[in-house]
Amino acid sequence: MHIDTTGTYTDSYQIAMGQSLFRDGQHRRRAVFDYFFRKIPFEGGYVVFAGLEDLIDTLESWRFTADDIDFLAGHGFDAAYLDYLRTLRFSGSILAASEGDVVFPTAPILRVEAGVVEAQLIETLLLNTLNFQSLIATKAARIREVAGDAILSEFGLRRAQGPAGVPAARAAVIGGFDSTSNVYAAQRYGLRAEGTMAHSFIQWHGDELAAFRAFAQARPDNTVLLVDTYSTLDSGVPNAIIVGREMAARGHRLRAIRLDSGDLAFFARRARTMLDDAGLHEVKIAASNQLDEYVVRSLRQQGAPIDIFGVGTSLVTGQPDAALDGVYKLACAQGEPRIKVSESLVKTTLPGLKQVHRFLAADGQFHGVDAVALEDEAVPRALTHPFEPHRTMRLPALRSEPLLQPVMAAGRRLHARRSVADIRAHAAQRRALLPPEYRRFENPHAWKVGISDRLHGLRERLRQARLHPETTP
Ligand SMILES: Nc1ncnc2c1ncn2[C@@H]1O[C@H](COP(=O)(O)OP(=O)(O)OP(=O)(O)O)[C@@H](O)[C@H]1O
Ligand SMILES: O=P(O)(O)OC[C@H]1O[C@H](OP(=O)(O)OP(=O)(O)O)[C@H](O)[C@@H]1O
Ligand SMILES: O=C(O)c1cccnc1
Repeated sequence: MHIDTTGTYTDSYQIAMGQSLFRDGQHRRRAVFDYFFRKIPFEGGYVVFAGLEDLIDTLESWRFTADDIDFLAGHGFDAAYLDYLRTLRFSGSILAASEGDVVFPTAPILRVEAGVVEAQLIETLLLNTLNFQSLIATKAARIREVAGDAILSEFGLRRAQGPAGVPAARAAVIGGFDSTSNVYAAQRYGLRAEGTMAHSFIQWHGDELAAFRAFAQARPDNTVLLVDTYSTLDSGVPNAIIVGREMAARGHRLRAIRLDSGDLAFFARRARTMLDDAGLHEVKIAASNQLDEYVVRSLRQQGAPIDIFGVGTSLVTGQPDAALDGVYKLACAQGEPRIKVSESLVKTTLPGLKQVHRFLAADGQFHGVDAVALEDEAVPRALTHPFEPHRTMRLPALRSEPLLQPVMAAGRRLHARRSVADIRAHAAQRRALLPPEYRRFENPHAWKVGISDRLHGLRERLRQARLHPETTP
């Protein structure tokens, strides 16, 4: 979600580090940070990158308000530093993968180049925005993957982790959902708001048929009747058929019925037959109730005639993975490559200014390899595994595209804001370039991310210098 008062939307340590850098006069020195993640959630084969446009919007208006400054003054920060923060704006550059693209562990998805204090202060909000939306867009894409051409509606706000239900709705649409029940998110992001009716409405009327009639009268253009309050097959569907026929006689059409309990395949089949027998072939069947990608897949495999799936909790909470583990790591200080060393190469960072090259197979599909190289080198053909340097690979002559493209310079966006609908379409196009082995749920093919020889050499030099400072020239 685009966040209004943004300076304090950070962790305290960022402000504390900023004060130290400011006192030492280093605050305007240039830093480069990379954003990347280490593990694909849901045991899946890809992540859908989401949240970028929200991040850019937030950074364009990022500032410390007078209230923020007053608040920080009460926490013992220096007056001179606070004066600096008062006028500080994000003035850096950002290169990023396109929002909606499929992305993979280890390779940088986004790079920030800015004064070190700015770059540091925005870390938390950047991670908060991108990690969450990418997690939910990925979950949504998995559901879209198995839903065929069924309509998918996001129903999760009531069970989301508080306000996270709002960006979750945006991310769900990027991942392939068609609409959301969340009116606020729809208004804010230009999404399609849609919904049906709740059990309480039928309980309120007591009489199910009377409830259906009242609802259809009030909303004849988009009537969806919930049929499981009393008995799906004995009263819900028969009453919906009565109302569907009455609507047809008035020149309207009952849009759908919604099943929300029991064996959804069984009820859908029986309801379809009953509706068809009544001549209501156009009336769709919606289903909800603790759906996720596995239940949707199973229902489709069972041939359940369900046209609309409403998915809430599992989608907006990213079940069963609560978070994407994206991180933001310093790659350069004043033009000098920097490294964070660790016992294991897995947690050793990739130093320097880098580009990511994605290879395309002859048929135009993705080849399944991203190469991380230094920005000033040619597209590499020889790659080394980022953590197991004895594993190397030579690529045939393939077309490639640079993933990181400029999206902000001097703190301003470089392109017109893309609508969520555009990002959704782009995301679908990019997923369509993924061969099926990367899209399956069970043991998907592992996309290969390799590093160039020069990058490997640079990391080794910096690593050895840190591990054995006494022996390294
Ligand atoms: N045909 C089906 N195949 C696979 N999963 C299904 C099928 N029908 C329903 N489910 C899923 O099974 C889970 C549990 O359904 P269950 O029937 O126990 O719930 P329920 O009907 O809500 O129960 P209750 O009647 O107590 O409210 C839900 O996640 C639901 O989406
Ligand atoms: O199971 P989810 O994937 O989270 O989907 C959303 C659920 O929320 C609603 O139930 P709820 O009992 O809250 O209200 P209702 O009376 O409108 O059904 C809806 O009927 C779904 O069952
Ligand atoms: O419109 C619906 O049917 C709906 C909306 C939110 C949650 N559950 C259902």
